[in-house]
Amino acid sequence: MDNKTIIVSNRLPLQLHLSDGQLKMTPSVGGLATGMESVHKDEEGLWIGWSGLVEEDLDQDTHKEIDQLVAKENCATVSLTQDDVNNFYYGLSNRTLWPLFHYFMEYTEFEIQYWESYKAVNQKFANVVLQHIEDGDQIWVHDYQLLLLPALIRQSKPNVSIGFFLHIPFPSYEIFRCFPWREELLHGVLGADLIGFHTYDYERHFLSSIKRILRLDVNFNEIDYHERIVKVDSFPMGIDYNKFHDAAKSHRKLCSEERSELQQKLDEHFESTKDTKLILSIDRLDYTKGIPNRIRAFEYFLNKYPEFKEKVRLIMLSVPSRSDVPQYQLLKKETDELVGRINGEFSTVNWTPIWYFYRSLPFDNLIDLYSSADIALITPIRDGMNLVAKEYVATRTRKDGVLILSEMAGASKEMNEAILINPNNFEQIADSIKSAIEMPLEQQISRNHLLQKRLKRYSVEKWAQEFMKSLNATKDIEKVIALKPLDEQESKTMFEKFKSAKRRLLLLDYDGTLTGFQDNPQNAGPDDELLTLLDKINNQKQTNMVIISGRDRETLERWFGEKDYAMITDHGVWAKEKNKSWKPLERLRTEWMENIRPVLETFVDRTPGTFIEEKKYSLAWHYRKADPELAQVRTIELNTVITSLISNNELTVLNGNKVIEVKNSSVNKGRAAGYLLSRKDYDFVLAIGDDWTDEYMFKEVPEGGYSIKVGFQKSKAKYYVKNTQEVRKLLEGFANSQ
Ligand SMILES: O=P(O)(O)OC[C@H]1O[C@H](O[C@H]2O[C@H](CO)[C@@H](O)[C@H](O)[C@H]2O)[C@H](O)[C@@H](O)[C@@H]1O
Ligand SMILES: O=c1ccn([C@@H]2O[C@H](COP(=O)(O)OP(=O)(O)O)[C@@H](O)[C@H]2O)c(=O)[nH]1
Ligand SMILES: [Mg+2]
Repeated sequence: MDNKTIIVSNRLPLQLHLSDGQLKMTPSVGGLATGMESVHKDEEGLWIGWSGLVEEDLDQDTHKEIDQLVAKENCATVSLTQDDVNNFYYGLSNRTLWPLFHYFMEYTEFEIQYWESYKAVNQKFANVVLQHIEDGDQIWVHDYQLLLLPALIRQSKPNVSIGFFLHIPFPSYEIFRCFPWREELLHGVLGADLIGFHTYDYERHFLSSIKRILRLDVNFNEIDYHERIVKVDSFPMGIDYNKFHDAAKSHRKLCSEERSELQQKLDEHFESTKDTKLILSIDRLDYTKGIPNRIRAFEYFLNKYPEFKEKVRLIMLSVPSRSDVPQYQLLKKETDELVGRINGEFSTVNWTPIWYFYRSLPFDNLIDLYSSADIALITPIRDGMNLVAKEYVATRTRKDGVLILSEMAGASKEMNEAILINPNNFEQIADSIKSAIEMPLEQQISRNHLLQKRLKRYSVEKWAQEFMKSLNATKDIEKVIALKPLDEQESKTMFEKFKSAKRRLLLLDYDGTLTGFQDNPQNAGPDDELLTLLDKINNQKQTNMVIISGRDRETLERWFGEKDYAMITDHGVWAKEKNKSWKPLERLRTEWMENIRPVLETFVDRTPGTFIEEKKYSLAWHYRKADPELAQVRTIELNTVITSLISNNELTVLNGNKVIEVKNSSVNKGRAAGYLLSRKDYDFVLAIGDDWTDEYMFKEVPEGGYSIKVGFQKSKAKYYVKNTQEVRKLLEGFANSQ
């Protein structure tokens, strides 16, 4: 069977209601559902989500009926209880994540029972998804209600492609870090192969949290995560342009009897007050949408430019949303009062300044409104994208009309030709309304021409295609890296070869390979389990086990002094064979250190969290604990400074794992490995390491030998293992193969 694509979101594109025991189906409101619906239509695949009903209200028969109804629309439901809806939907989703991600800290509630429910409901979604997928399928998970879902799917089905798209802003690190369970949330979403955002700003905030909270390595827009690479990118969501444009075209052709009741009312308005301009706003009644601001700014405009009284009218369509959340109830009250007060204050016999509708309207009525409005006034305080702005422009078939749009909406990034405003600046909004009313028609046309061209080209279909194309491309990353996993089969063969070999050489890097990293490198000494394994291997007559490290001789002597291990330290300066004493492999000068140390010290002073490690033959500047972005800037600076200073010396700069090391250029692990290989004719060679500096040694491994990278990154090695735990398993294998 062909691979399928499955869409998962909290809300299905259709909502079910029970009225007098009868099931009713209506389309969902909100950008995610309206936008994705046109993508789903052309797809063979399945859409999984919540029906809008709760289990307590359903008996077995209704359950069945629902399943049949939604199956006809290629949908499947996740069943939620009233408790789930209270704690997961109204709780963590809409009283925690929604306000937090929209920078409304004062509305954000951190409640443990919300979080527990969020985890449980994400698991419920995972259970339904898992019933429907097979290896090779693509799953596209949507939005902040399901941030844990990618990892939950990946756990049980590692061989599927998972994309995740966030429809709301991702806040800056300073806001996101306040979330009590921030690590779990990030690990959840990192279960995906591709993570998409509407704008580059959201993407960069996300990466900043990944770097600062999880301390993962990020290369441009790729995150090294366990054995995978997770790609992050921005995909600004579009609309079904033709649907809106064509509907508006047909709408214009309707004769007066064919027109809707609403349109007839609008026509009357135009008839009775001929030179009155119509300003339109449409949004869910949500505090992020800046509704009170908009009304107050409109009032400010009427006071500042009284000549426009009776010449302009604001039509506001506010769609009921999340009305169980107290903040939404308060907003409803505030909006009602504001509209009442302003209408009371300004209305005349012929004129009411604000027409306010609190309901949702069918598509045809939306087209009536969009087509009739001279100006769209869209003023969110924060908004992931805002599709209404795009829909308004798409319906302007004559290219007239002016869009006034908040720069806090994701859509503003692509809609430069609109009049962009700061929703908190009433002066600017008032002046923009005046400019919009007075804008010459040619200017309206030239602005809308450009806007429409872009909306038509980057439609919602194109957006979905681009996302899926990018998701498919992530499957190739493994090929680009070209490393093979050292899986069970490969390790079995390797252990057999090891067993039958007579002269074995094992080159073992220390940090990041035999042990994990510590904030202070001096705390990374060997544990008892490691020592027991190394002892066992070292006791094998046929095996030459060499710890080959960038560490200084003193440290390794302290840790392994009592053992008779072979060791190479300082990247190859000192060597000690089994049961023999230390001897230098290279004769080195150290006078250069006096000049380089003060330079490194100035970097320590300017980069909190960094420090210098002094080795006998090298100087290392460690930045593991520093702010990752500052450290990145400093590493570039330091590389430039040091490279210019050392041009006449035989020195080189090594960029290791969160460390920059200055050392003699004649020394590296490759030369040391080459020296060992030249001393004996080995019939089994293995080199294992995690770092950039280990690449030199991988290059020396002869054909038929094993070079193994710890971690999933570009490398010269032939194989990779995921982490230090897997290295331990290999060591066990060698220890037990006599
Ligand atoms: O499902 P609800 O709680 O009733 O809310 C409706 C939807 O609102 C949000 O929409 C967002 O998606 C739009 C399209 O990407 C975007 O233009 C807008 O800025 C967002 O606010 C929410 O993200 C959805 O999950 C909700 O279903
Ligand atoms: O009565 C209405 C009013 C609006 N919408 C649609 O709801 C979506 C709102 O999306 P937007 O991105 O502007 O905001 P969101 O509600 O997703 O935050 C748009 O596609 C509108 O056409 C609707 O279906 N019925
Ligand atoms: Mg290492």
